[in-house]
Amino acid sequence: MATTLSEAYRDHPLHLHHIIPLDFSSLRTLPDSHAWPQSEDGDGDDDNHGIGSPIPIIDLMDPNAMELIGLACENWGAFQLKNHGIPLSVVEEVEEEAKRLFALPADRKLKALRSATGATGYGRARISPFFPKHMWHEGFTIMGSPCDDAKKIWPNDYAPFCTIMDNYQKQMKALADKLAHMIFNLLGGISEEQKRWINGSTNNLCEAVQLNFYPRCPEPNRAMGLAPHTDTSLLTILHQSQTNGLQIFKEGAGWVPVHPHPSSLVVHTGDILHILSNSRFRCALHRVMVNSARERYSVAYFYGPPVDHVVSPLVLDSLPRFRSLTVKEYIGIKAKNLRGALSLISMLKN
Ligand SMILES: O=C(O)CCC(=O)C(=O)O
Ligand SMILES: [Fe+2]
Repeated sequence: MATTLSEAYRDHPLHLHHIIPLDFSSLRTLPDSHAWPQSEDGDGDDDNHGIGSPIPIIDLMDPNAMELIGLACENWGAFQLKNHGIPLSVVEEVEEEAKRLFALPADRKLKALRSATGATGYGRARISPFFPKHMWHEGFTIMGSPCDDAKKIWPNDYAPFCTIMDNYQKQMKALADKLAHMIFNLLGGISEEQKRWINGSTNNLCEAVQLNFYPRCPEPNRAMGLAPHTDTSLLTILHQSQTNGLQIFKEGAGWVPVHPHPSSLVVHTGDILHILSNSRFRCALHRVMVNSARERYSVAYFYGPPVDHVVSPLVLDSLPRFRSLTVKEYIGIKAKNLRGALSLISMLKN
């Protein structure tokens, strides 16, 4: 039997301290546990950033979309995508469900708390253990059907949540398949094995949906919504509510805000694509800042090859920069090292 994504996380348990979020609804001041040291790069205030160009906005209907995506992946590791074919209503209803979930009292949400060895349900960001301070964030992770977790929260009324999340995953998968086709073509063509998982004939594809909630924060300049990280995925498709906060790090420009555009989705390239492209495509380091006026929601769809799939650089106009390994092995290395994971599999001598 092929390993699933949830099983891949089972070997990397977290302490409950890193899973249970704070009850933000009762807080009027920033607790020390959530106060981050101020850094020199002007944390928090979006107006101080973005001098220079914003991340590219690409129209999927543009005849040159594939080339534009290639350039954006090389230069940024991210882009905004418009005319992507996902109806606005599908995105709006998923955001409404996220709002309905996170608005519940803490004790209801805690009924679906992620277990120490689990990968799905309600909890802090998975990257929490790597940072000395906690993030101003609550999350809910879905892998496959969300029904088991949703039933714990809404024992009699879980169906609408499940239907909406299932539909969202289906729509996102179709879009991610389309983008993956383009990206593999940019990397020299699609192999038969890639075709099998991209076209969905294997059902153990790495897929997950992450609902994120960043409550209003009394001292946003000292808090962190989501700390800097890259996604482990091949690519991530992100919907953000109409509240600023997402920033991408660009060499030479610093933290660049990714302002929400009503009908666009943000696409990030993840570590797996960075490895497959032999570093040609960046994996975007990103973080989320919070604010005192508005809460923020986002829905991330993570997409990648099956957990047992062997990943190694496909483009070899130079020496391979990374050793071959399975997705599962990479998840394990990242679970222990986060930012150091790529350098641990690097073949380049320092
Ligand atoms: O909330 C956001 O805009 C980003 C979320 C994110 O980076 C993630 O879930 O990995
Ligand atoms: Fe992310």
